[in-house]
Amino acid sequence: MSTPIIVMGAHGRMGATIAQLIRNDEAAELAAVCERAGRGEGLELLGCEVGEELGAVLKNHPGAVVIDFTAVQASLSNARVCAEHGNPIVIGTTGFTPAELDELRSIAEKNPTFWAPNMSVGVNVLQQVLPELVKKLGPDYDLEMVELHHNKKKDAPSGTALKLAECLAEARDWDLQEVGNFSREGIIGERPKEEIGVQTIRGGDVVGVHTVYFMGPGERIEVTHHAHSRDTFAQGSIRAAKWLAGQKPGKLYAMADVFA
Ligand SMILES: NC(=O)C1=CN([C@@H]2O[C@H](COP(=O)(O)OP(=O)(O)OC[C@H]3O[C@@H](n4cnc5c(N)ncnc54)[C@H](O)[C@@H]3O)[C@@H](O)[C@H]2O)C=CC1
Ligand SMILES: O=C(O)C1=N[C@H](C(=O)O)C[C@H](O)C1
Repeated sequence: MSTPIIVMGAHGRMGATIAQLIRNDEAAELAAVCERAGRGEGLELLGCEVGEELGAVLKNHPGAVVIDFTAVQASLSNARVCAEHGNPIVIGTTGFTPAELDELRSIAEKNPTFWAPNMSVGVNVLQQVLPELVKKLGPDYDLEMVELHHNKKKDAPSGTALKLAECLAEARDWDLQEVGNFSREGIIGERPKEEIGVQTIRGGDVVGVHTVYFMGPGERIEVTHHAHSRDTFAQGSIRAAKWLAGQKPGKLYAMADVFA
């Protein structure tokens, strides 16, 4: 059984990668791609429908799963359109505010909707094991993070860093919105115990590196995830799309649901 998939942002770094991997996947079909007006050049070579307006494309592909790695407002709009048409949607876009994520959760009650800020196996396993490390090391270990990405990334900190920092905070029964420190400058005083620092580095063509530091008395532990290729994210999104095709609405699904 082949899953028909529509890829949004097919000229983008992620959209182009996902479209190519679908074309080489016997269990998936590239039904259509969408891009903004003026960015469709060459997409006809993919051998599928090429559109600009998602609603018009969905009329031709009932039941197809949409994969969207675009931009915050585009993804929110595309999630609403998919809900109108009953097409499941897998969203990888990052940079949503808490209120915008709440809107996605509301849409997910009516239409199969999936969101993950990082679709690699490694990062999603880290989300499950980091809390155990936090608890075993105990409160004397300060928690910090650094993330590195390419110089074309538009949001900061990364969605992955925020998600991993949330895992750390929850393991300490903290609220990241209260303890997160995303920028340090000037005479900042001594570091509070109840703090998680998240620092951002941008440059070159780094696909994605996330390091968590557990900084204790006389020692530290560093846990780093290196993404070598966007294929790792793209394969995760296609796996999620195949899984989502058989799901009913009810919650904003995540990679943990796919791996369960
Ligand atoms: N969840 C994950 O595993 C990953 C998430 N991302 C996130 O995915 C997003 C995109 O990343 P990149 O591909 O590097 O960005 P990009 O800028 O290369 O690609 C985005 C594409 O979306 C298109 N687009 C924007 N609005 C659109 C609309 N309304 N309709 C159709 N197409 C539209 C743009 O024209 C562009 O081609 C970012 O938020 C990034 O953080 C990136 C890699 C992995
Ligand atoms: O923009 C990117 O490239 C990436 N963005 C995601 C994020 O914001 O965490 C995932 C990955 O790190 C690559």
